[in-house]
Amino acid sequence: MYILIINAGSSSLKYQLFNMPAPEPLCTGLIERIGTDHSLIRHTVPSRQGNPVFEQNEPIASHARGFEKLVALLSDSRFGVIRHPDEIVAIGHRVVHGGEGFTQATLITPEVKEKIRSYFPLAPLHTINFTCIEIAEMTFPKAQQVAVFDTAFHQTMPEYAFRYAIPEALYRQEGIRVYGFHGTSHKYVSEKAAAWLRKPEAKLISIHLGNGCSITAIQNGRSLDTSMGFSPLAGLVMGTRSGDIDPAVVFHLMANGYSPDEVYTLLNKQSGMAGLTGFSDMRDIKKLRDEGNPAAELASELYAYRVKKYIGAFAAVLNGLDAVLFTGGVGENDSDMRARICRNLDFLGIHLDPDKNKTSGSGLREINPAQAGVKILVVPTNEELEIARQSFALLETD
Ligand SMILES: Nc1ncnc2c1ncn2[C@@H]1O[C@H](COP(=O)(O)OP(=O)(O)O)[C@@H](O)[C@H]1O
Ligand SMILES: CC(=O)OP(=O)(O)O
Ligand SMILES: [Mg+2]
Repeated sequence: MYILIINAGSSSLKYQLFNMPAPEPLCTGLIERIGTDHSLIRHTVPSRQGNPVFEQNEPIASHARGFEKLVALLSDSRFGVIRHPDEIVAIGHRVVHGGEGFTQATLITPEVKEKIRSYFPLAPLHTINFTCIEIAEMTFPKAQQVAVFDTAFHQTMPEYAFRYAIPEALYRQEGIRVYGFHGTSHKYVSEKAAAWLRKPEAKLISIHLGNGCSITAIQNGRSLDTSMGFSPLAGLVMGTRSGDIDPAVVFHLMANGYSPDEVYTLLNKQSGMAGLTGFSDMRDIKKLRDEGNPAAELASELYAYRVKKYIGAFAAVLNGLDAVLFTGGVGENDSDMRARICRNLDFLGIHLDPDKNKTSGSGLREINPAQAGVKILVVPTNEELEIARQSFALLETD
């Protein structure tokens, strides 16, 4: 069964085509830095001899333009893997917000779309998922569409972790609570890690550092707490988002002339690493800090310090720790950032092996000294494969 997976992040569009249940993709693609003048498309065909790669730098203004590119590549004479869009039986979409309404992969109907739309105000950088669903409906009219939600994995959190200390009516009537995000990624990497450790009940801290960043405490395969909250704005410092901030800052800014929209844009799009350094992409910031730029150095310390505080908090939540997992573009690739985060955490049993940390690799790898009590694992995430598995399971039982 050909299933195309669309994973639209805030600044990227990732896709993979699977012939399920085979886990190896027929083709994979990444369009990154969307909305900038130096977007990059990379499309690979691992299923074909020679593993052909199409790579191009060109400005791609929007996710919609990116989608057109990927559709053309899927049936391209050199890099394509299908002859006609109708060969694709289903499209699995990453949908960032599923509220309390969605705890499982769900077949997309007009009612489901309406419900997804009602969550727009909660995850505004990610309304892009909905746009991708609508484009896919037009491009692949015969295919079934499935939504897999970032929030679903976190629906196991205990109420004392997901509620805020505000009047109960705001939870009951307005749905104001912690939802948590990146659940598909946290689920995928924590299952990989538990299998690696041969310990299904493992106590894990999963750290997803991409453009958006979040950290999750997991025990027995269940999310116990996570750093993102009501929206993907809370918690860690991110590419353009502030993460945790005293809400009084919002009132102060509004008392000084900012409109709600302006505060919203400030905290979601102009803050985080972008606010501190002028750059949201960690590769740019890494270059600056290697050149000794003080703003990039401070921002990197602030970023690592925030992660470290959550590691301490979640070690307490778990009352123990088997492994810390690094994933996402930064977590998988930035050894310097991993070292900053793990520095001076030895009282928790967290020791990094500097040589192993610097070695790059493509699969799961251990970067702690051999006898360490707590494993430190780099676990490449594969949200697309997780979405494909959940979509396939849903369609099989349908
Ligand atoms: N080799 C690398 N070194 C440091 N950071 C990297 C590297 N490769 C990717 N990144 C960073 O990863 C982030 C993107 O992560 P990703 O998980 O792909 O994001 P998202 O899915 O949220 O769009 C960017 O900040 C990018 O700079
Ligand atoms: C929820 C979220 O922040 O997603 P991303 O990291 O893909 O932007
Ligand atoms: Mg992502």
